[in-house]
Amino acid sequence: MAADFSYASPTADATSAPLVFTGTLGGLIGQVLTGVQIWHIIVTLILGLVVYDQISYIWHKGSIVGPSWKTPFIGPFLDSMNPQFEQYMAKWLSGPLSCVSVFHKFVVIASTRDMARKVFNSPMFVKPCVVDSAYKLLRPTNWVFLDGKAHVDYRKGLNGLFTRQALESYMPGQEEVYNKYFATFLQISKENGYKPKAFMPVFRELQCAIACRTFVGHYMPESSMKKIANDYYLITAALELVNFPIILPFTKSWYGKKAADMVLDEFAKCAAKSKVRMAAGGEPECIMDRWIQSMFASEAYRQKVAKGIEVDQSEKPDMLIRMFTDFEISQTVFTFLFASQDATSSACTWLFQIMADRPEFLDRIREENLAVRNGDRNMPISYSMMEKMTYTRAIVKEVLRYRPPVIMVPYVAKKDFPITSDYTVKKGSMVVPTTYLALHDPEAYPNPDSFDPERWITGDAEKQVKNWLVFGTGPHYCLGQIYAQFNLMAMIGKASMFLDWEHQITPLSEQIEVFATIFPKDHCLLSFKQRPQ
Ligand code: HEM
Repeated sequence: MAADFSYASPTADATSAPLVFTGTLGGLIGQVLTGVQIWHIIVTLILGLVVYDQISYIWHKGSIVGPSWKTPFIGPFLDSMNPQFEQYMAKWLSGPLSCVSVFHKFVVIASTRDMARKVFNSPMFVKPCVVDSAYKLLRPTNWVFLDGKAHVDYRKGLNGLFTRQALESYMPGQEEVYNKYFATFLQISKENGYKPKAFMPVFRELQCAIACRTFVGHYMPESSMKKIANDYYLITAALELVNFPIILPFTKSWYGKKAADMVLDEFAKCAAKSKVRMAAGGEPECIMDRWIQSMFASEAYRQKVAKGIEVDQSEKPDMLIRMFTDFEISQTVFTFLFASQDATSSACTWLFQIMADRPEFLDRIREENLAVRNGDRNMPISYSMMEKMTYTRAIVKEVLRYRPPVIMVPYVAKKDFPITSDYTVKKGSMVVPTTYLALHDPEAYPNPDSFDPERWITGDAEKQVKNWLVFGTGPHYCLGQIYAQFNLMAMIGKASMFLDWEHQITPLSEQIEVFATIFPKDHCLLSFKQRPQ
């Protein structure tokens, strides 16, 4: 076939030639528009976007409480960089539902007990929502982003990690960590000439060490644990409710992502080691061991069935789960650390501070702890001991009520969510229930701003189940809640018998700093001494 030479290149077309030679669209515009006209277009575009942003805000806001207009585009982003508890409180008190819009996110805040419960208990309309950067840190395939049945099924496979038998098997490891860190407390105070020092960072490290020991046993070298403890605050900072939406180098999200990658890598190495030990029939000592052991049990059962071997029903594992890769295991264990680290560090800090300020309560904890050990303070902790510690438990519950670590839990509306008869949260909006007002509701907890453990013993606080939102409620309620409370009880019980500590009260001690969870603003100035026998 003859070549068709009738095709002409655009460059050969006399009419388009000038376009080609000037090279760019900008060149064309430059020829057609004057500088004044370009500015006109830019200003009009920006004004159009500002108007769109305001109209969108007002449309989302509807009848609920909130500023009548938003700072163009960014909203109160700059204020949110340094969130103040008092500002949150003012917002919660402004109405059962209130709102704020930061960048493209419209956020509805559900403040009262009933509004908060409505959000927690509406899985048809909402799902937990982490800030944008969390998908990048935890990875989009993480189980915490599953929804509906997929979430329920996955979670069932994890329940066995928090049974009575499981929790008891983690206790010796926890006790080792308490002993080690109590010695560290003494050392730090000694080196500081027994002058009070901010202990909040030390408590964060202690809680990270306890978590790592409980989650991955002895598989992780101490140096890695220390690195995780040190770097974890970078992850917390990257996951704050308000953060720059894109991961740019040297921003908080960037540092957080690097730290998260390091944690995932360390946990994956632990998973590989645990698989070897469990395959060889080792005794489970940590959460990872138990989970991997149940994977092997499921696999063994499946293989027998596949080979046609008759298996007695009693040999069938309660929950059949698949084999997970080292990285998948690591991702899930990372979510435990993510869920526990800030919350338990917050509770631990308040617990030590509040007990130092109220020594009469600490005396009763000590009495109870010695009594359940028949006077021998060296007796190891056991589950049945925990069950007998009604007073210590009351103290821990009151600390969690008085200073709830998790004051807000972000959710997102999967579809339009008619939260009340006259307000619908629009699809895509964030909905953030707060736990604080429910836990400081004078009808449920008389004198809510006073620390009163008696309300859990002689009072009726235990009956106020609807207000007890410390660990959330509904399908996503905290998986580690029993473990978390036992950890705090065991820790303060042991500390009461082995340590004496003093708190330097400052005007900031009772003021609340918000850093994902809540801490005393002066970071808890303490000094520890060994308690004689
Ligand atoms: C004092 C300590 C703790 C507090 C105050 C706390 C509080 C919470 C809250 C408020 C939620 C959200 C619940 C909801 O959306 O309804 C949650 C979820 C969760 N927590 Fe905790 N938590 C604590 C410790 C822990 C620990 C130690 C672990 C792990 C061992 C843990 C694992 C989880 C997990 C996995 C979830 C997500 C559950 C799901 O989405 O199904 N938490 N926690």
